[in-house]
Amino acid sequence: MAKATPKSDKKSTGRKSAVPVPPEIDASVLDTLYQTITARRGTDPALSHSARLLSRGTRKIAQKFGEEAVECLIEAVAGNKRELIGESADVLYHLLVMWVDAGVQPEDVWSELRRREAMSGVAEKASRPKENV
Ligand SMILES: N=c1c2ncn([C@@H]3O[C@H](COP(=O)(O)OP(=O)(O)OP(=O)(O)O)[C@@H](O)[C@H]3O)c2ncn1[C@@H]1O[C@H](COP(=O)(O)O)[C@@H](O)[C@H]1O
Repeated sequence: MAKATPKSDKKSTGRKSAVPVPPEIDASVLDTLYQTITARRGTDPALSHSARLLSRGTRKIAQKFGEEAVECLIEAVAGNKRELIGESADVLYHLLVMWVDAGVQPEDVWSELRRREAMSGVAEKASRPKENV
């Protein structure tokens, strides 16, 4: 994933820039969003979509995730890149709501991805226990 170069004034005087430095545009946005969704749990559903969704329970949360995933794959198959970006954001948001509901921490998933870095997808599949037929 391409990482935007953060604006920094470190090399110059060390003084703070008058220009506000935007948050980095990278995957850390997922950690921030996860924390926001977690903080919304139990708050007023009229003010927070996350609070409303979390109050509706696991089945509804899973259903919404599935719907967003389908909308995402439709845009991918249609070759609509711009729409795919928007639908991808919806999928990631609803995935994070599902993690919050299930008590899954982002670090748990990041660790699993790190563990897999050492192994190719082909080798990983070959290492799975064979199903009984
Ligand atoms: N990233 C998102 C985000 N992506 C999608 N959605 C919402 O997901 C909803 C999907 O629409 P749907 O009609 O499919 O869902 P629905 O209203 O539950 O519909 P029904 O199932 O009831 O028919 C829309 O209301 C979107 O606004 C999101 N809602 C919130 N966030 C972010 O989550 C954070 C917390 O938001 P709040 O919880 O609203 O404060 C903020 O940073 C938001 O930007």
